[in-house]
Amino acid sequence: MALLDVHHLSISFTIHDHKLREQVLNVIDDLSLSIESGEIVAVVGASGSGKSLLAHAILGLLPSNAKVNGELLFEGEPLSSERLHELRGTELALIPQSVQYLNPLMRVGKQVEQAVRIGDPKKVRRHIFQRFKLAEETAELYPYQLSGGMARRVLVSIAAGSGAKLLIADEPTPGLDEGVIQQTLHYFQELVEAGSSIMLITHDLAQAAAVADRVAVLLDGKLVEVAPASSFSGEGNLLEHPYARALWQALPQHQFIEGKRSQHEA
Ligand SMILES: Nc1ncnc2c1ncn2[C@@H]1O[C@H](COP(=O)(O)OP(=O)(O)OP(=O)(O)O)[C@@H](O)[C@H]1O
Ligand code: NI
Repeated sequence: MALLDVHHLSISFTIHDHKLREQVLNVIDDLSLSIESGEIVAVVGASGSGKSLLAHAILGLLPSNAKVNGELLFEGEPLSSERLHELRGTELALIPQSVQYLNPLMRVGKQVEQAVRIGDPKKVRRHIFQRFKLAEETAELYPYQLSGGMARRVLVSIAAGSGAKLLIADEPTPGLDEGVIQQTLHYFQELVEAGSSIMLITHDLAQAAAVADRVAVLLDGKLVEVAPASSFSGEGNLLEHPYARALWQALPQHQFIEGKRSQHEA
């Protein structure tokens, strides 16, 4: 049994164009994906492809005007709204894309400690802060006193502290320096070794292929490919969908190799 099963998920919004005509926007189209226990699955796609909506659908955080079809199962049981209410922040945690999700009125140390379920909250928070190079004094600050990178590390700390079975990380690393990015990804791998599973949402295919077990490629609300990370290698010939291959081949490091070779051949 998979930890998470997304079966034929479709999401649409009804919007009004400038002539006030109704238009239905299909933002997620018949998407099926599962995450096994102990797996890191990356969801990769361009801006606007539907990554955050997928995350919000799983966590039951879609805006009320979203029309949703399909089925979401966690440990084989439907994610009803009552169940979501119980599971959110305990078994299911989100690292949100925006740092605006921090509570502006609460010191950040407390926000992390409140999320801790196993062990002494203060000790766990201290340990996580050390891991993410957040100075102990940071705990006393309010979100507005943090830099963007610090706020993002606090968001990761909150989710990490929860010890959730499934962590959904929505673009957790932009704005962080390379060292902290590597630390964050390494920490995800440790969480998985300790029994968690992770959905890593990113537009960075190189990062996805490096840390995930499987990579799902989203194009305009449709999953066009779900492949083992190992298929993202060489020229991408193991990938089935041309968009997945094109994304892989478009990485700067590949153009460099390509450039070298054509120079050599010339
Ligand atoms: N409340 C809404 N009403 C109408 N359209 C919406 C709404 N929320 C999102 N959308 C549209 O759904 C599409 C997918 O949005 P989503 O935020 O999931 O993209 P994303 O892949 O997370 O992008 P990014 O990488 O920029 O975060 C976009 O075209 C967006 O404009
Ligand atoms: Ni997003």
